[in-house]
Amino acid sequence: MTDTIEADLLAESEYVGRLYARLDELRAEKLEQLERTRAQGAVGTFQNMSERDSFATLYEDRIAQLDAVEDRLVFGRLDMAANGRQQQPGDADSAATPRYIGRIGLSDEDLNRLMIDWRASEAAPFYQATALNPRGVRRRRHLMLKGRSVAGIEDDVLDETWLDEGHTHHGEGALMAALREKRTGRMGDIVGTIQAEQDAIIRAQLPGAVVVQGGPGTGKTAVALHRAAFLLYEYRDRLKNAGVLIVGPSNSFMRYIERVLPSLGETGVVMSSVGDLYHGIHAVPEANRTVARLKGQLSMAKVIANAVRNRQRLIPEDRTLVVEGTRLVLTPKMVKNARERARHTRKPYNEARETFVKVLVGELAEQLRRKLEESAGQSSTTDRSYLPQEVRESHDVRVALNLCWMPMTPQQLVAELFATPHLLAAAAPHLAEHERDALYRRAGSPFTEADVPLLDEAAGLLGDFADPLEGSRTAQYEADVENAKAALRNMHTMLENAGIDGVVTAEQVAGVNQETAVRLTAAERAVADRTWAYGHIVVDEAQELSPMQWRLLIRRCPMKSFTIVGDIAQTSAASGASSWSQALEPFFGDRFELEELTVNYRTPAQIADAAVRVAQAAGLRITTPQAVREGDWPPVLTRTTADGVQEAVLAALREELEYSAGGLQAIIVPQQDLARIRAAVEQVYGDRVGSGSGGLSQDIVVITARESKGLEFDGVLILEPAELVDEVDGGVGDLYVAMTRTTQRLHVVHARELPEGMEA
Ligand SMILES: Nc1ncnc2c1ncn2[C@@H]1O[C@H](COP(=O)(O)OP(=O)(O)OP(=O)(O)O)[C@@H](O)[C@H]1O
Repeated sequence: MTDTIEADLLAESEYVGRLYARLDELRAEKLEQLERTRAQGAVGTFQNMSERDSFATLYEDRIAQLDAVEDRLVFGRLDMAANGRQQQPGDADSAATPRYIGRIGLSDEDLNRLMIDWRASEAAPFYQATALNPRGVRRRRHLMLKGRSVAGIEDDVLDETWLDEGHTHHGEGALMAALREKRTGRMGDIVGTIQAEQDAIIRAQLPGAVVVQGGPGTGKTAVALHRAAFLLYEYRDRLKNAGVLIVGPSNSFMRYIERVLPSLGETGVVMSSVGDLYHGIHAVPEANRTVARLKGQLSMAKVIANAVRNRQRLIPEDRTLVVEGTRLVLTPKMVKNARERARHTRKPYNEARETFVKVLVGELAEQLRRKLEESAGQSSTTDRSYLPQEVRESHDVRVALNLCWMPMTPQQLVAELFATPHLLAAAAPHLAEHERDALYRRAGSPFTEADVPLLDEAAGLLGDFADPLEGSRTAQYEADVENAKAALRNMHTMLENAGIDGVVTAEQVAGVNQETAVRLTAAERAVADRTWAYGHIVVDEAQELSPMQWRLLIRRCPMKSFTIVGDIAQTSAASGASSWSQALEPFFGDRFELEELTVNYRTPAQIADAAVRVAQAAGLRITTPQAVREGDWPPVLTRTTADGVQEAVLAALREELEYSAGGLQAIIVPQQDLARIRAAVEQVYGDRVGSGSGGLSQDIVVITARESKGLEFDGVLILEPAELVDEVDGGVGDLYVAMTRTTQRLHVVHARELPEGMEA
């Protein structure tokens, strides 16, 4: 039997070697093409240079993709029954030829297929075949790579006649081996071990909204990211120009997941935390729950609309304006009439203002003409065509018109609204005085996550900022846009004509082409363009979103093609939802598919059970996923005194670091203790201590429960769970989240009583 394993390992290693050799070849080809392109130098017309740059970007992208798939390039092999094949026309595969499944598709120079992209339909049985429904699979083989050689083989035989043949190998299981690996502070892909219930969601069709509900550690984030990769592969045509947006709760979460898609060969995706969804603003979290709740309500859309409308003011009485020494009169009626005509255009505020200005400048210029003619006498034939310009540029006119209808940016509008009580009172009469007081903040305060949808709302109503009184920037702007579009069109034609060399299949040629299109059109342009309509949006930790945040996201994807993942029991945001129907009904009605993930891959049963007991004792309604591992340790509970907390944390940490032996250790603390505990830990461990999901060399992180959302660690140390529950901002949901962040051990240090359920 050992001989067989050795022989099989050798045979598989040989094949894997061929795959890597092909990868190297492709990489070398692309590098050479890139160098040749660069060597053309920065000469020629603008068009030539932009074409050269486009090609260079294309090659760079392909090289980056080939580099990114280096690690565990191939992970599976399918041996199919003769009648179970799903052959495509022209497919060189035969039943006897095994299908190797990997991160990308690879073929040799003669277009013989060497490896199938995991997202292709022929690869689906690798994830979906079961003993009950083998889908033509006789044997599924997991290949565990170490570097470029095969270190282990795991077989799943689905055809019992194969059991006798001796060519089957079993260990602890590919899934268990993957789960046992140490955490790095960056999420890894699960492409080699996607489970059937996850695969069904990953491969769901593009249109419509899919909601993935699941308890902690059920792989929701992993599924969402793999689904994005799948959609970009399967619906490349439809997504190439529109792109995919991935939204997560915080920047540290985005950092945590940022490597997953590149490792799956996808770079053309836009990723954004909810705080960064408005271009140019890095919003901070909203610390005040009342403010978060108020700003999250849909009625805020009306408040912003009122605020915009209220910025179009009338004047109470006649105003005298001096233009070139001549006195003109601006009457309330003239302003009202101009305002009506401007509003009638139904254009956004800043654009409608152009009409407002034009009407009044015209009328004032006419007044000026009459006055000048009166004083010059009827016989005057002087050319007066310069008058509107004179009026437009006069100081008095500019001041008067700006007071009535000031050009505004969304930032100005929102900042002034909350810093000026009478503006807010006028725009939000439905709010009680104490609510408006809560919303007040000093001018110059930073924008928070709760402001982001308001800024976006304001931007839609205000429109582009181009001040006719200041001379228009529009012409230049439009010329720039036109240039950019021409360069893009040009590039597409060039790529088509070039037929893209060296890449193996026609399918892949198209893929590379389109991927670049995604990168250039969607990823780069979409980020800066507020009105960009994405082809699909993936939202993680979606239970936290407020109605206003949903409204913003729907505007970004009017087709309403969404993957929405979250756990409604983990809601902690003040404006988050208590059921998916409640959250989604205003936007999707009942038109969404609800899928549930039921297996917890992260937290061992002994700890997950304790978390469930704590949550349930506090009355939280939760779904309880089945943990795949029992775990080696129950939660470790250390009681200390109020004075001894710091000492006890350091002692517990020492103990935990021994267990985690190079793994990633989190210390989750109440907000009020964060600075103190971090300082104490830093004093002992120095640079090893980080925040968020940690840096590359940081294996200890000190964070709050809220910050730990979505992350995971080999060991978790929680300080004072009762405090996490009682925090102004907290709740048992936060403690539940904190307890379920660990993959191995949980240690609790407490001076106060433990919350009910913590002890078995
Ligand atoms: N099929 C799988 N194979 C290997 N590992 C998996 C699989 N599914 C999930 N995991 C692992 O389980 C852990 C939890 O996954 P993930 O973070 O996606 O869960 P989640 O449901 O988003 O969790 P939470 O809601 O608690 O943040 C991750 O380490 C992930 O890689």
